[in-house]
Amino acid sequence: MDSPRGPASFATQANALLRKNLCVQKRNLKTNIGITFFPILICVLLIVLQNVINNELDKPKYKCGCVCLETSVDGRCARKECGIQYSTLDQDKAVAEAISRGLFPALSPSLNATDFLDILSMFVAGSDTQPWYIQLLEPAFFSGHTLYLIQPECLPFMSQTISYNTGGILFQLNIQCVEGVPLWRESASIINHEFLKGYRQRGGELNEFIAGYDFLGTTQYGLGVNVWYNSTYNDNTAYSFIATLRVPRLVNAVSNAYLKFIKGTSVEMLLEYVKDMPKVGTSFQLDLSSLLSALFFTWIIELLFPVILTYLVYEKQQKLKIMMKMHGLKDGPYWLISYSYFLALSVVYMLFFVIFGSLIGLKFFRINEYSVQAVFFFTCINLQIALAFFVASFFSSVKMATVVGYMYVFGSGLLGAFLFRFFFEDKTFPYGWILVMEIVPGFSLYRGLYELGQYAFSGSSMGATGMTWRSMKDPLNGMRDVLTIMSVEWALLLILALYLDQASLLGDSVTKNPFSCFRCLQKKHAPSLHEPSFSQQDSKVVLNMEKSDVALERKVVEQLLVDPNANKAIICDKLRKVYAGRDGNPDKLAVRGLSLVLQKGQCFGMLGPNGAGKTSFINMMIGLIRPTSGTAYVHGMDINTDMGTIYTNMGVCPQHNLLWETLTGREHLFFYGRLKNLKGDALVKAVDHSLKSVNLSHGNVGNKQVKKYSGGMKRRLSVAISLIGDPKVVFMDEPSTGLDPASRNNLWNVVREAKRDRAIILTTHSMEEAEVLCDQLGIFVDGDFQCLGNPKELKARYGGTYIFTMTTSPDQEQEVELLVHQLSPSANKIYHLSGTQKFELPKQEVKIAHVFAAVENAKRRLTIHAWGLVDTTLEDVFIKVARGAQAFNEFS
Ligand SMILES: Nc1ncnc2c1ncn2[C@@H]1O[C@H](COP(=O)(O)OP(=O)(O)OP(=O)(O)O)[C@@H](O)[C@H]1O
Repeated sequence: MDSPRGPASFATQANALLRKNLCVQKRNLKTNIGITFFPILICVLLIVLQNVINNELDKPKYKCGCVCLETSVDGRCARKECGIQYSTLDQDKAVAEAISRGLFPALSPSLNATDFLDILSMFVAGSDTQPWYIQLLEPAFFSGHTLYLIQPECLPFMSQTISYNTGGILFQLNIQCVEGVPLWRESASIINHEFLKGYRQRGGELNEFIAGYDFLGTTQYGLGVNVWYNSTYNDNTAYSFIATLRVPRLVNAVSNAYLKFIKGTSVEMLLEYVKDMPKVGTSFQLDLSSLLSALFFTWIIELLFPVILTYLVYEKQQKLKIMMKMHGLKDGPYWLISYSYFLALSVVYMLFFVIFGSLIGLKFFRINEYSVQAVFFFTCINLQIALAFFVASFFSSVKMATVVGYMYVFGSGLLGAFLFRFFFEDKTFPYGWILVMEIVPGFSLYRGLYELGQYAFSGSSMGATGMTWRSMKDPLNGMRDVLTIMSVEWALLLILALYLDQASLLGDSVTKNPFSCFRCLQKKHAPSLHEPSFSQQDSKVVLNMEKSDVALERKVVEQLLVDPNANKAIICDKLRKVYAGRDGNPDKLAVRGLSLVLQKGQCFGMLGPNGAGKTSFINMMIGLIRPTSGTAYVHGMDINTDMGTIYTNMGVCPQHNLLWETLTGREHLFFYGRLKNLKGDALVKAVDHSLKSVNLSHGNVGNKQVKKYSGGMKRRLSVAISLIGDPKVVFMDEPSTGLDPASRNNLWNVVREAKRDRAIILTTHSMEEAEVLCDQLGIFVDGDFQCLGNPKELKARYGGTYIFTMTTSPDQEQEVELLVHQLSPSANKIYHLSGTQKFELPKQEVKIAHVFAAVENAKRRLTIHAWGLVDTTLEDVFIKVARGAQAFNEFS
């Protein structure tokens, strides 16, 4: 296997993570398609609803005017049809035409400039300036634009530039004559059509009609009139003022015309009412999509939040993130790739949404300026990703995160639509509080969408554009504040999320109290500050229990710590772990000041009963939990301060397999190989070799997804991962658990091969495994080593006896006992049952040849069914040491 040339660069790690994420994503294709189609589904739903409503509103019952198509015999209408096309003007045409002729009184050629100004009050002037909300002053007077004078016939003198003096300031006004013609139309629908044709359509404006008059029941005895005034102007939006500047002039004009019509002064004039014109097009429509968009679209966009959140929490819950870190993944590439990955996912999702919405004609997307939408949506998705990273720090369970994520989505949408909306629509509600509420990302998102929806709605009903960058200047447009709040919040949440991420690596309880990391940082520099109160009692136990080999190891460690040339693979210095007591339970001392030295090429085995503290020790060494006190050095680097660097040279096979269910074994190895800076052929070779060595290469197993693996296969893959990339130190927590004998033998060969140029620490419950693999063993009971040494030494030290077993008929038991005591006076009977007896014989008292001779002799007198003499096994040593230590602890 080729060795890596050094730690992987930023780009290499980013590349590895990106490829891994893409693989995971590829496997989640169905879910992704489902997510992407959700907004499309909502858009389709909206457009269907829109069409249903439009069709309904287009029915005759919503139209103006009715005609009778069929009359019954009794003279009643049998079939009636209604519609705007049937509405008629029920008035005297002759009267209307007569009055209309007087609408544009002809000017006399003898008028001078001053007369022009006076006479203007009698005319309805036209100008190409925008009417404003003041009603009394024609803008043409001060804007420098031309004022159009409407005449039945234009003569040369009627177009001229006049000068006038107002308040000492000299103004000039261009007056240009235009010919005006009164027109009669038979029905309201025709008038509507002519007034509104081309209204606000791209490139077209409609200013040719200055007004419309509906003379109602006007006779020579009374004037009753509706005036439709032309209010066409540009850039009107939901919040522009309706200008009624020319209304009084129109009323004035018609009044004068009427006076002329009746040629008398005693006529009573009645102003019925003033009607704004033009209005919406030919049919009544309800832009449902724009009205409902805020709520629906909030849900659509927020739907990505639980998706991102659960992904992040899944990696945390499954400890996949820490597993990646343990194999050298640095924070920079992790953040860059994870963030970019979610951003890319969100951008694609939003593009789908906007493009599809636009294609099917939703006004929300079509009318609002696309650049405004792009900036708003981009800010939203960034804020949402930062929020997910931040919130993920508080969860360790995917289920919980999913529930809370969806509650947030639906809750914030509903609260936005049915509570927050009423606050910001109420102009008397303090604006400061609105801004405070918009700090909740769901509310700011709702507000932004609401604004876009409102602009789209009014834009579509007026035939104008929706929200543009210029609309941001509208005092009532909340989008500007929303964008500011979102941008600031995005940056803040990102910083907080980064901080919490770092904190979670320092403290093992960050999920419960994320802000406890301040304390963690303190601990980092002064570990001994956090000693629990029972340390004294503990040291008494340690002193009493301490065996010579354990004490010797401690001394060696102390010497090595002051020797600057000490180059050991692992040195543990009084490593200690105390778990804080919960629910009224006392603190749990899991590891009591462990000292250990290990050099390259050694495999150290930790034996111990359940709950002895082996996993706690390994977890401290691999950075999963922090030591309460003490430390360890891996190739001279402190696990309390240099874990990041240690990770680049470390391999870990955790007790529980930390794998992505949807990735294949080969993909796992490629990923971790890349993290360890393996490239090209070296990477391919290393992966193939790994798969072969752990028996995962046959039958294409390496290319199957991990979810299809048996427990044993997963275990073998975990071991392969721990060894890929030639790490200098490897930790294996019960590597052979769940393996069948053949796989276990195979695995042992792999470990035996691997330990040649690295240091391995493994925990195991298998004495056989310990004997086969380990050069050095430590029996660990109640958080402390009871003995240290190689398997032979331990057996010699703690064994020291042979086990003699003999099975005879039960009535010969006493004779057997006599025989044994002749061989070894201090023999100890440890077991007997219906003729079978077991004795411990001190090795110094017996010679094996003597035992054989004695048994041969006895065979002449006794009926011996079976007999045996065995040396002490490691298992016997383990049971003896563990029981002794437990008994001592109970006693003390
Ligand atoms: N997070 C924790 N909080 C409190 N106590 C813990 C925690 N983790 C472990 N313990 C306790 O610490 C002691 C040592 O546990 P540990 O898992 O390290 O033992 P072990 O030797 O690895 O056991 P096993 O062989 O069963 O895996 C046990 O009593 C356990 O209950």
